[in-house]
Amino acid sequence: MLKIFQKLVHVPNVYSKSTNSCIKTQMRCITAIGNRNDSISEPVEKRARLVATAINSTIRYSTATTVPVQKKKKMAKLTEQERAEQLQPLLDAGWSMVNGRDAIYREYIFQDFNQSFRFMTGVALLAEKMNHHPEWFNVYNKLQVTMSTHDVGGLSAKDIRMAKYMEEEFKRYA
Ligand SMILES: C[C@H](O)[C@H](O)[C@H]1CNC2=NC(N)=NC(=O)C2=N1
Repeated sequence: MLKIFQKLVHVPNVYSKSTNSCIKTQMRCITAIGNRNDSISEPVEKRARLVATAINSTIRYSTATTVPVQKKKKMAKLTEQERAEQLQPLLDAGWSMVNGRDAIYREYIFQDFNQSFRFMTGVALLAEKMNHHPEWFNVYNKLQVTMSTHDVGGLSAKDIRMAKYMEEEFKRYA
């Protein structure tokens, strides 16, 4: 039975996983039908042809609707224009360029250790969500933060986003 069937179903080389599992499921169900020895009047060949037509249309539909996987946007270093527009406000707010590195640095002072740790906890959750981590050092109520993107060897949009988040959060501790 399965031999008849494999001749009839044209599985394309490139198809989505869902099509593949769908075909496998339908093949299993056809084999089950084909192996049934009850009194179905249709000859096995005709049944296989009918079901193969159905599967081929399924394949045509699913490959026609297969959307190419979106490539992840490649991280890039900030351009001169992005630095002027996005980095400068942070430098005005208290961030500074790190000597000899394409990185930015900021020192935050809190009322006590609890406040600094609460601030760090919020930043840590964002860091995990963005998969982008600060270089930081905390002693009691002082937090020293350096931001740079190791993967591109300098400042990227991710550093801007995290630094802006920190500035917004820090306003709650003023
Ligand atoms: C493997 C892991 O995804 C990468 O190392 C991530 C993790 N966190 C990161 N954090 C920072 N600041 N820069 C990166 O390039 C970076 N890359």
